[in-house]
Amino acid sequence: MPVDHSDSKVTLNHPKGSTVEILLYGATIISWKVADKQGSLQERLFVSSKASLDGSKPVRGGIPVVFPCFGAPTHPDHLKLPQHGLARNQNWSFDSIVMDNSAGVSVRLTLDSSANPKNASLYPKEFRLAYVVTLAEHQLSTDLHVENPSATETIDFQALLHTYVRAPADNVFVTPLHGLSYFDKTEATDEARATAKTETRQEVDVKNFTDSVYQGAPGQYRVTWPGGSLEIRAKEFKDVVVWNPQEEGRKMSDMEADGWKNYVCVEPGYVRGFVTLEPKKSWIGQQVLTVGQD
Ligand SMILES: O=P(O)(O)OC[C@H]1O[C@H](O)[C@H](O)[C@@H](O)[C@@H]1O
Repeated sequence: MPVDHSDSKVTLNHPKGSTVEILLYGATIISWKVADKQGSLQERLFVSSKASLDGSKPVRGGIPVVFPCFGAPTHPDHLKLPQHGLARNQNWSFDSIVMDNSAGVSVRLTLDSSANPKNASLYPKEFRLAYVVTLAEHQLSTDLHVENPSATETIDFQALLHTYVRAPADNVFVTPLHGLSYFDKTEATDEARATAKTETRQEVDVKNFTDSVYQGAPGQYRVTWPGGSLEIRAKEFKDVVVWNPQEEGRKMSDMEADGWKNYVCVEPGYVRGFVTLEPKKSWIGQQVLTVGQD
């Protein structure tokens, strides 16, 4: 079957062989496999072997969905929320199969504020999220729809797709970020973290602990390493975060030994400032991942 779903997981199978697995917990994509040139299926995302996949905590790897705040909350509406918000640690619902043909297989998952009784005490705003995941032969598209169902209140939110790209961290480069202004979260003081830097590198590597928030980014990135590449295109996600903890990764209880050597996070998002959504309006942020064919 092109789409299989159980109580906890949805699996998409493309007729040309590629597959994707999505946990309903967090709508977290935990696997994306695409054939290499020899025709053998290869995993394209990193998930730590110590990640919890039972819904007890956000998944360390794959593509967690970050909403309505990125990092520690700063907006007054978000202050009771955990780091990276509530979307990555709640159970989403399987809504429908959107498309099922040779061009792609696509499903829609949803999360409404009313679906979880604890949301009322965590977050004072109503929201409706829909996540449309579309699998093509060499491509994975993820569209996050945010709808404001209220007739009177606006919502201020941030959103980001926290994509863990499987790649050798000591030999991977992200381009084109040269000339962009960014905030370096590895700096030691609040003042230094809040001071914009300008990226001077043509090719950004993550050989050192990296946690950089690029603002006003181009929306099209290339991640390259010996023997592979991935193109990332983004719409409405105007910023991009590049993160690899290097040895700091040892502090994470769900990070496998040396796990940080096997990925770079390239995370398109709207995280500098907030999207303000007027009553009854909606917003769509999109990420498209394409495996390099070179
Ligand atoms: O450990 P998590 O809550 O999943 O966050 C993992 C990472 O996410 C983003 O990349 C942030 O920029 C990092 O500062 C953070 O460490």
